[in-house]
Amino acid sequence: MLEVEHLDVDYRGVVAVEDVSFHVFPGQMVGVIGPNGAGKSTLVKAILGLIPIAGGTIKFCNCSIRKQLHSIAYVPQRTQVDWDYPVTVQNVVMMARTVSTGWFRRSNRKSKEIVKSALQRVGMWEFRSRQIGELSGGQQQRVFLARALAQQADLFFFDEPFVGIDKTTEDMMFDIFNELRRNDKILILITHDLGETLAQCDYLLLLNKYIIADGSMKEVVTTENLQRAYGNNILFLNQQEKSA
Ligand SMILES: Nc1ncnc2c1ncn2[C@@H]1O[C@H](COP(=O)(O)OP(=O)(O)OP(=O)(O)O)[C@@H](O)[C@H]1O
Repeated sequence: MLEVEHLDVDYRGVVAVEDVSFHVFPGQMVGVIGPNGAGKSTLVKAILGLIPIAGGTIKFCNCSIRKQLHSIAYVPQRTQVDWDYPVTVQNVVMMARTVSTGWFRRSNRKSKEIVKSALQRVGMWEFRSRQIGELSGGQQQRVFLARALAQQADLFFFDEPFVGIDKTTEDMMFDIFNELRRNDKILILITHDLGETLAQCDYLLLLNKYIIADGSMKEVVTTENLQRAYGNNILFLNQQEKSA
């Protein structure tokens, strides 16, 4: 179980995440939503130990999360990745294996098999020798999903996983997400999509520095909650949808 209790994060004294608490159980997929600047990425970075926390605790499987970073996979937003970096598809996925083999050890046969199977799972094995910069957006997203699978993590974070991908890739990703859930993995998705993606989640967190609402889609995605999080813009969006 992932347990976040009373988490506070600030940047040089400016509060970005305030008193955030939630629990996620094995097999659950959680959607984190909220407006730009709500603290979604900050929350994930804090859980991943990439930025210091100002208060609170984060535990995974009853232990401090800092000791278990090897069992956490993170798939960043495509815009956060340097796609000009000269590395092949296969080597990007192999990077996930350095968590267990170490940076300076040659990749062993088992790791090579795991990488092959992850690339096959996302339909990218035949692209293994390509430079990552020579792939389409959807293919790049598949490669990063393969990297997360090859890590054989227990906790997965996906930052805007469905941006710029086609329906086939989206369906394939949902298939994989469901398979991970059946295997008792925990998935946390940051998303701006208030439709299809949220409907697939077991649990939602609506954030705007602090938690505005959490629970099922029906409990969280209400006009009142959305207005509290997004302000009146959300009403404008609703009206546009109705008149379309
Ligand atoms: N490195 C940083 N230094 C100072 N302030 C930061 C830093 N990173 C983020 N912030 C601020 O913290 C707040 C939360 O930012 P964060 O990136 O977590 O929001 P977000 O919900 O992920 O937004 P978006 O949906 O736009 O990606 C914002 O006010 C942002 O300006």
